[in-house]
Amino acid sequence: MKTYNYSDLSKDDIIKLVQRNVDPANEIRAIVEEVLSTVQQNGDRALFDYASKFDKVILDKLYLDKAELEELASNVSTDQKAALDTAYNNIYKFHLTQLKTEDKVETMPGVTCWRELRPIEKVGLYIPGGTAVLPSTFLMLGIPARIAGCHEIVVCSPPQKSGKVNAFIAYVALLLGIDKIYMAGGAQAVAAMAYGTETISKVDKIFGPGNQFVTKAKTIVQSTTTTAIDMPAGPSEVLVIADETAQPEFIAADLLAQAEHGIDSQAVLVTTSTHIAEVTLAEVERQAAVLPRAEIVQQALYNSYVVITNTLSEAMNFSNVYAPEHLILATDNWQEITGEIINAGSVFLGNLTPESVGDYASGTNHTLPTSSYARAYSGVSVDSFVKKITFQHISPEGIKNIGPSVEILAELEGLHAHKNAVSVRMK
Ligand SMILES: NC(=O)c1ccc[n+]([C@@H]2O[C@H](COP(=O)([O-])OP(=O)(O)OC[C@H]3O[C@@H](n4cnc5c(N)ncnc54)[C@H](O)[C@@H]3O)[C@@H](O)[C@H]2O)c1
Ligand SMILES: N[C@H](CO)Cc1c[nH]c[nH+]1
Ligand SMILES: [Zn+2]
Repeated sequence: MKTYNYSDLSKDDIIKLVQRNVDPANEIRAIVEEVLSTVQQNGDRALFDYASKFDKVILDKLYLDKAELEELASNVSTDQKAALDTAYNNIYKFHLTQLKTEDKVETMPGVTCWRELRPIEKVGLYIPGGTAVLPSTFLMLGIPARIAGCHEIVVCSPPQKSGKVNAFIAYVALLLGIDKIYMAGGAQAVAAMAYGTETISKVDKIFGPGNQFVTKAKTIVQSTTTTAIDMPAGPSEVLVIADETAQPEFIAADLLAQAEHGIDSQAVLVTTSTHIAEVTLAEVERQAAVLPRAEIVQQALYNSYVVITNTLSEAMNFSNVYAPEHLILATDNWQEITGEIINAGSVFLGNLTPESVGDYASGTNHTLPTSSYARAYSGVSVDSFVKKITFQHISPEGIKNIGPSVEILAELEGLHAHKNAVSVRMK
């Protein structure tokens, strides 16, 4: 991990430093575009071929049904079930509060406006399964989809060497009342859910994180089909802001937790203390040496860095430009700076709040915008699975009150048919 002094960095240096996973030569785009068009043309056949090419699995069918999921789930131990149940309950509790009805508003006497929620009918959930299989992501997507009341939930996840999904994915499917899982991964799964194939239905919106292939595929289908996406939720990243009250052992553990997701993950430490920086770097090396996913971690650390600032406010300025997926405030003084947060996906406050709790079980959603998209996107929530439809009703009194203004507004835009639609009701 390289170290930079914030005061030596120009505005341009910072802009370059915060860029990640930008695919400058369009290499990922080229691969993904070919996968998308092949699936669009060849449907299921392409999914079988890509399972063999990318996942090294020869499939004899593309999905697992309820009986097969039940058989797989029977391998989950009691302790593992209890941990998944705890995560389920906390995520459910937190997300249920997001399902709110709004009040009707009378903007003028007789003019009433309001919004009502309707679930998106057909949703597609992508559950990553390349470098690690993530049943936690299945909970993070399936729970808000169920709370929202989506009618059809299509689930895709890469096939594992067994030619199936793993037992934990199967168990979560049963918790969520989902009785079919399609074994498709990467850009080909996104293509299947965006175009539809013989077996997989086209959906209205695709959700879920993934590697650069998955994320690029989502952004392409969003602009070329009628299927929407949740957000670009690509390779995991964390930015830790630390002062002298932080504990290097904890910071190092948090940096490594996101580094182990994949070679294109990034972990950034921004600290007001050179001492904390030095001790944390030594800790990162010490802890990394005993991690099993050593090659992945080393690659991710190579993309990672430390920034030394003079003040916590400077650190926060850097973080706001970076717009991290996860922001950890590793300081006892976190209350003093939370008000300065402008851009972040999910925030972890104080020295005793590991980011991993949000990944699994505190209740917040872990499907979050990466690569600076936290400047404009929020993480997945129940809101992501609903449309908010606006309604209005005009009474006889209301048309008298609002009519004249609308007639003038239509006239000043030169739209006489618009004016007339009001005038005929005011006679
Ligand atoms: N932002 C978030 O909310 C969030 C949450 C969880 C995980 N993540 C990220 O999701 C990612 C998961 O990535 P993953 O790789 O483990 O699983 P994945 O399921 O996203 O991708 C695996 C698939 O990628 C495809 N693939 C692999 N190499 C390819 C190649 N050379 N060409 C074309 N396709 C290829 C294969 O089809 C494979 O099935 C990680 O980067 C992790 O950090 C992000
Ligand atoms: N950190 C990931 C989001 O970037 C979520 C996750 C799932 N499992 C472990 N971590
Ligand atoms: Zn994680």
